[in-house]
Amino acid sequence: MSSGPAAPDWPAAPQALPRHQGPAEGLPLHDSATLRRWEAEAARGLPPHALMARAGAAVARLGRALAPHARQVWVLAGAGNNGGDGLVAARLLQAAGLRVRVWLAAEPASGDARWALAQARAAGLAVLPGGPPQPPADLGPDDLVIDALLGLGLSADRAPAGPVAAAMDALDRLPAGILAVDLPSGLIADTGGCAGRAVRARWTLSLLGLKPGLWTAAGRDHAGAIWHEDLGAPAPAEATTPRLLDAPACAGRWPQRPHAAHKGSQGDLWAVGGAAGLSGAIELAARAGLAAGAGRIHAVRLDPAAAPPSHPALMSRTPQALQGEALARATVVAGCGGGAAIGAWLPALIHGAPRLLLDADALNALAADPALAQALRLRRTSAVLTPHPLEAARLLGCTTEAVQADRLAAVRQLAQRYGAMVVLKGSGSVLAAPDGRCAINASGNAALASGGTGDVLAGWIGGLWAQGLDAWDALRLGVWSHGAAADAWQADRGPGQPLDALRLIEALQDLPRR
Ligand SMILES: NC(=O)C1=CN([C@@H]2O[C@H](COP(=O)(O)OP(=O)(O)OC[C@H]3O[C@@H](n4cnc5c(N)ncnc54)[C@H](O)[C@@H]3O)[C@@H](O)[C@H]2O)[C@@H](O)CC1
Ligand SMILES: Nc1ncnc2c1ncn2[C@@H]1O[C@H](COP(=O)(O)OP(=O)(O)O)[C@@H](O)[C@H]1O
Ligand SMILES: [K+]
Repeated sequence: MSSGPAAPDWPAAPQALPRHQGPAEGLPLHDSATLRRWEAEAARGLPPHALMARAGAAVARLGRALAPHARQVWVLAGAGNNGGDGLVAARLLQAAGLRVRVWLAAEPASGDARWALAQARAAGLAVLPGGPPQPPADLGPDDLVIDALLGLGLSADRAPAGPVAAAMDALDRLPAGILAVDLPSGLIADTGGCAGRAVRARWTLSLLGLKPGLWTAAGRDHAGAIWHEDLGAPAPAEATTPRLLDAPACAGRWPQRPHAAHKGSQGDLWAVGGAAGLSGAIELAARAGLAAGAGRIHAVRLDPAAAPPSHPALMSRTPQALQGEALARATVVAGCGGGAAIGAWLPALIHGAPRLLLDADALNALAADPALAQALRLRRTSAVLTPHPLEAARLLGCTTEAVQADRLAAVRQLAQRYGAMVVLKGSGSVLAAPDGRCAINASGNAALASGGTGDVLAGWIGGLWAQGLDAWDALRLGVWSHGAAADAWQADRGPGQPLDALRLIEALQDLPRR
């Protein structure tokens, strides 16, 4: 990375997340209240403006590394401290020899940002607040744009209007890559929602801590590649902080396969569903369980008229076979293509299956019957629920929009209400356990937005769980690797191609188990 002008507290190079060596359970994600506390505590121990100086220096340094051929930089700064960070970066980039233009939304509101503006002006930058946001006419694809309009101080309940909205319009149409300071402007740090609209950045440098909203809901579409700079300020200890579920957080978590393994030692997976016309779903779940490595896979058709599984390694069963000893040993994945018929079998499964995952129609049956929900809460062993947002809304008795508006809150509420481990699926799947553990999945992409990939997820998690993993580990590993397989598949082909469910199972089999 090239070096800029000497700065007294020039920070170490920001960290690109894919190379991180974070804690085994995953990097912590901090909500905005914690970040505000963190910032205030850090500022107390430092000279005035030091945090902003470090933040701006980190932005400048990363900007030069990401756009090494840039000849000019356009910085769009808001009136808050996010804008202050941008002004510091603008001054340093100019000192490093780049042609820098700054657009400032309004006269700065805070002491830190006023200091940054005074420094920028003293360095010769012409910065006048207001005026139309006009990009430099000759801004090219190699040049750099810095989005420092809004950060953590965004008021989420009002859509940006006036000059800030005009600046966001200008950012929509630029050839150059956009580096967002702290957050893409308009993105809500805690939820990944947008305050009406948000900037689409190519890169985001998250300051102090990482924010949950960068990874879920609209976050992935707006943040681009995420970088991190902790500004040298130690993080506060937060016991229940959500964790980022990524490759390092899953390393070494795969089920062991001793040399003397045999099919009886690798677990029995029962996939229960297959109502008439819906037998494909149960076959996908069963095939995914087989690919995960479960020893014996039983596909239970609830309707005898449903087509039997076509894969020769799957055992076709009636629901009556799943009782007594067989049930007591089973890992059960219930509900994929289950139709209304699954409801009648759920009391016995909730009571008798030591490891139980409920998906699709089993979730709909659960949402409709309070007695089932009560039975689930009374279970002594773990259960896993895998709703997509509409199923989650049914389980919570609210709208899909309400679920999506705060996915972390929704998944935590589900885990509490049903006494189960839950994954709320979709872009940036969120996971929660009844004891408060929580995670956001960093893997996966829109290639997964095709029918049947959720059935594959259910069977894949079940197949991992059947091999002796603890429920939370199976859920974490299952969700992350499901997304990672889609990422590996997409890496070979570029974005835009959907991944069908059978190919997804092949991609899961191809994924290295490290
Ligand atoms: N004070 C410091 O030393 C540090 C500040 N930091 C930076 O400071 C940022 C937070 O700064 P602030 O609290 O000043 O907040 P912001 O700069 O994110 O936003 C506040 C400004 O945006 C306006 N605004 C808020 N919601 C809006 C909306 N919906 N539409 C239009 N305008 C809106 C406000 O009126 C105000 O002018 C962080 O994101 C980070 O970039 C970090 O660099 C850490 C150090
Ligand atoms: N845009 C996306 N980004 C990441 N993952 C996605 C996206 N769209 C769908 N998925 C994943 O694909 C799977 C779809 O599951 P689901 O909606 O239950 O589909 P189905 O019922 O057809 O099997 C889930 O694991 C979900 O997280
Ligand atoms: K920003």
